[in-house]
Amino acid sequence: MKPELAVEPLESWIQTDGKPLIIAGPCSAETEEQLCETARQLKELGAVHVIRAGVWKPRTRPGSFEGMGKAALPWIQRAKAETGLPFAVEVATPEHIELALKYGVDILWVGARTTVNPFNVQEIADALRGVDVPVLVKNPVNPDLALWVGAFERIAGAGITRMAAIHRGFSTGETSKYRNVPMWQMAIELKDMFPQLPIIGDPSHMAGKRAYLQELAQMAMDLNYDGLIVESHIDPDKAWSDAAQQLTPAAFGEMLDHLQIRQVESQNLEFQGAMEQIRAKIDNIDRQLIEVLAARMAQVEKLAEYKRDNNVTVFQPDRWKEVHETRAKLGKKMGLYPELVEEIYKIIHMESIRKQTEVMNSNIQNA
Ligand SMILES: C=C(O[C@@H]1C=C(C(=O)O)C=C[C@H]1O)C(=O)O
Repeated sequence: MKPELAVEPLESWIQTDGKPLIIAGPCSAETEEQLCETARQLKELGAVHVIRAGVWKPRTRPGSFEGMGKAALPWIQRAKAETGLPFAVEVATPEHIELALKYGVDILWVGARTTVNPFNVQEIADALRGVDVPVLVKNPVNPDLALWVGAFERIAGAGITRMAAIHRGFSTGETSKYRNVPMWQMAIELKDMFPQLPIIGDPSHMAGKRAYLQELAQMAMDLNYDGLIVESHIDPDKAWSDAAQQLTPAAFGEMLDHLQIRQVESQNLEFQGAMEQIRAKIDNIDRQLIEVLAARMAQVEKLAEYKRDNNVTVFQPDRWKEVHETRAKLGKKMGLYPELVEEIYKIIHMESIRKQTEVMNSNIQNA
């Protein structure tokens, strides 16, 4: 069964004049001055639709700054009144929801550390029943699409229809130049499942460092994301949390100026004709690719029968080493991204092993 979500289009709940939705603000509300001044400078850019700030901060270890809590809520009221912009805050418990709504927070978001826990998400969903507020859901910390989807289903189950996803990247244990590995494929899969669900890129949490913000924000735009959420602080180096990834409102304005916003389609007939011709060639090449893969698998299957009849193991480390090294080298020589060929061959090899194991086991069953 294909899952379905009743989601209202972004334009119906927030006006952006066809431009990407821009949410910006400090990682944490630290002081009334810091919050209101950051909000004021962001408003001045003329490109920000929503101000964000963390009030309750889930920190990995105790002892770090955990947010100002309730004390920051009146500052939010002031920042809202002064800028006229709506405000978004992370909530992790029913109490946070109650307080945020009491103080006029317009948009709630569920953080990555909450999305991982279905008990937590359900509690939030229950607290949202009967409340008419937009809810953004960050991807879970770990790359588990089902947890992300589950959070939307639980929140939708409470009757919330104004929803969007925030893609903030994943903690994978791999070393990467980014704080959280984007794994763009995850968001693409989410979009495949729920085409109507808006996706907002969070380059700040992917990057971890301000130097990477521009490239990540551009990538999100090139993948047709509906918006961006970016951490901005009047004095980033002195920020009480996430100092390295925040940038001043002015630097954020420059970053937005450098973003290339492209269209999903073009009405240019010459362009459309060229696309059609090239895509026909790609279709043809893909058919050949699949035929070649099938031919390779047929040989693998034959080899497996010999291995079975001669009591030889499926996995052959020396041969595998030779295969993946020579193919990676060839790929590189052909100008392909080396990791591409390596990754493809890892998948081919695992399938080859699966198929051969099947052939081996067919003997056991027949014996
Ligand atoms: C096909 C074989 O079995 C396995 C699969 C390989 C492949 O698909 O290229 C290589 C080595 C083996 O681990 C083989 O032994 O050659």
